[in-house]
Amino acid sequence: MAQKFNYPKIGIRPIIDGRYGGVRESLEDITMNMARSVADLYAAELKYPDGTPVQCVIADTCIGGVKEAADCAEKFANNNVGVSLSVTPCWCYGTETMDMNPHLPKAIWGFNGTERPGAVYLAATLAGHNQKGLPCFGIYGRDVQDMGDTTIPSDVKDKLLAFAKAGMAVSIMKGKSYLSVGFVSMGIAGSAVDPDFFQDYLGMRNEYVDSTELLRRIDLEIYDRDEYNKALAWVKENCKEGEDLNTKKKSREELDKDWEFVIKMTLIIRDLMVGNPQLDKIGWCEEARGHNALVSGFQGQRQWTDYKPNGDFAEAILNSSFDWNGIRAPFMVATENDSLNGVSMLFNYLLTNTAQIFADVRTYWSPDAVARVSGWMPEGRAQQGFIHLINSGAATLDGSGQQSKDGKPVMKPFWEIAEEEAKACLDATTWYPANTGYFRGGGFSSKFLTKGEMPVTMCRLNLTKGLGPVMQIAEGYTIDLPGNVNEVLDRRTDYSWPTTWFVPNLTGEGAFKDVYSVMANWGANHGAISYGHIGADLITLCAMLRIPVCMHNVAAEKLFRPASWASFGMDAEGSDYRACSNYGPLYK
Ligand SMILES: C[C@H](O)[C@@H](O)[C@@H](O)C(=O)CO
Ligand SMILES: [Mn+2]
Repeated sequence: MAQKFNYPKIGIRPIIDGRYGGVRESLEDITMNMARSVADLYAAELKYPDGTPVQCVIADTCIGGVKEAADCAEKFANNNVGVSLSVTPCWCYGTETMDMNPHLPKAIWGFNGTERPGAVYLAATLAGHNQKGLPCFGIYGRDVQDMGDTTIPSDVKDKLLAFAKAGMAVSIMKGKSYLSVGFVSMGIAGSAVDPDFFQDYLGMRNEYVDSTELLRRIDLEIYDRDEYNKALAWVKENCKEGEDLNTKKKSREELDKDWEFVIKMTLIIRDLMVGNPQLDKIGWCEEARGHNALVSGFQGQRQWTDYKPNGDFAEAILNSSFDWNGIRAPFMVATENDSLNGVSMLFNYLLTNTAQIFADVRTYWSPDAVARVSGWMPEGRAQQGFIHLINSGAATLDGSGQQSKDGKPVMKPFWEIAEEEAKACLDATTWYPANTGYFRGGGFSSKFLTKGEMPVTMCRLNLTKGLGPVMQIAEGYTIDLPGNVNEVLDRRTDYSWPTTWFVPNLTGEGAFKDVYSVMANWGANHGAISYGHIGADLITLCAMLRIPVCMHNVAAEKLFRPASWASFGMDAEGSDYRACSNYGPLYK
């Protein structure tokens, strides 16, 4: 039922020396072929969140002067272009041909060939971008290529892809909504949604729906009843129920009513996000349109959950890559309406097209503490301690690590997931009746244990008054604990919630001096955890959005930011802050 968004395209601008009488004529095909080779690369390597190949728009002609640049800008504007890449094998006239659109993420690939000075155009035009306050990424291959060689060297390919992935994320977010269902949850500052952040930094809108809308739609049956019945049957078949760990147990009838209720919540939260044409057919045309939301947050705690079944089932299933309709794109739904962790999930998702784990950064376990309570002294990846990531609700079931690639646990884009892998994720999950100490209204919570040895990246976007948004990033691995140790540690806390044991990669310095320091420096109670080491892509994305990165463990040589960042000093992190401050929010 995922809404079909009209995804933005990548615009490619072949730049040429405009001098006729021999020079331009000799370069027309070579230049246009560069553009075509990049378009082929993007179509082959990059996909939209719905699994379709990323589309490119190439200028109708090579751009040798301002008129052709203007024609190209018009074509881009008419074709929903959200990212701009200029390519050139030769010299040309920077300020006459450069892309001047202040909102389009932009880059220039200057061909490293010495017959014509592609690199000189790159440098000259980047200087122009820097002088005009239009940050632009520079791409230049390490090794000289022969003129007319249309192969793309691996170092150039890496940067072309890194730029495009981040640029697509920026452009897909623009104009979409963050939907709050309910408002501030338990005093969590991230759930006091800041519309100025969304508007100025992400170009997004904020939509707000009171939780009573769920009750209205349940009571008036404003949902697809056929789908509801299909979902109910699927849940009975695929969602195994755990023991009721509450002192006061619910009856079978009460539990069944809770299942019916939380399934309806799931349909309704999804419909609120992306709409549902089925609602039109039963006379609810306004509800059928939804709120154009790319990401949402459900307050849940406490008023709703003090009264009604919790949102854990809805959050977990919507964040997963499958449901009763089969394998499908995940939604981004933040529990506790933590909008900043929701945005962190969205950044991860748009860079990877994979489902996301939402977790509390709950407990740092030192080796000594583990030995004291379990008798086991951590070893291997766990030998310096580890962090317990756990939150009821919005952890994707993909996070169980039951999907695999080359025999290793992974989390895949939905179009790569096999039926049996989706089933394995469901089989690895137990749905416990909700802890009525926390969730007086009942409901269910998903419980799984994330498989170890997955490379993962945890991030969290924080707001600092007077500074604005900052991003924290920790690449690392999930780990397995010996069975009995996992039980001992897990049963000390909320056993009916999903658990991920996480070890960040340490650098020995600063916040990454040791595992304890990572937790001590983490800026909020939550983190968004993605499969893969995607820290460098997150850093590129944040630079495009002018969001400084205050903590990361990504190797310096992997940093890829706009060329003008180098103007702000030789220390990468300080320069990031100065550049972001200088340029300010992308849409302000
Ligand atoms: C115990 C609270 O009810 C939980 O919601 C808490 O663990 C949190 O997730 C707070 O972020
Ligand atoms: Mn939480």
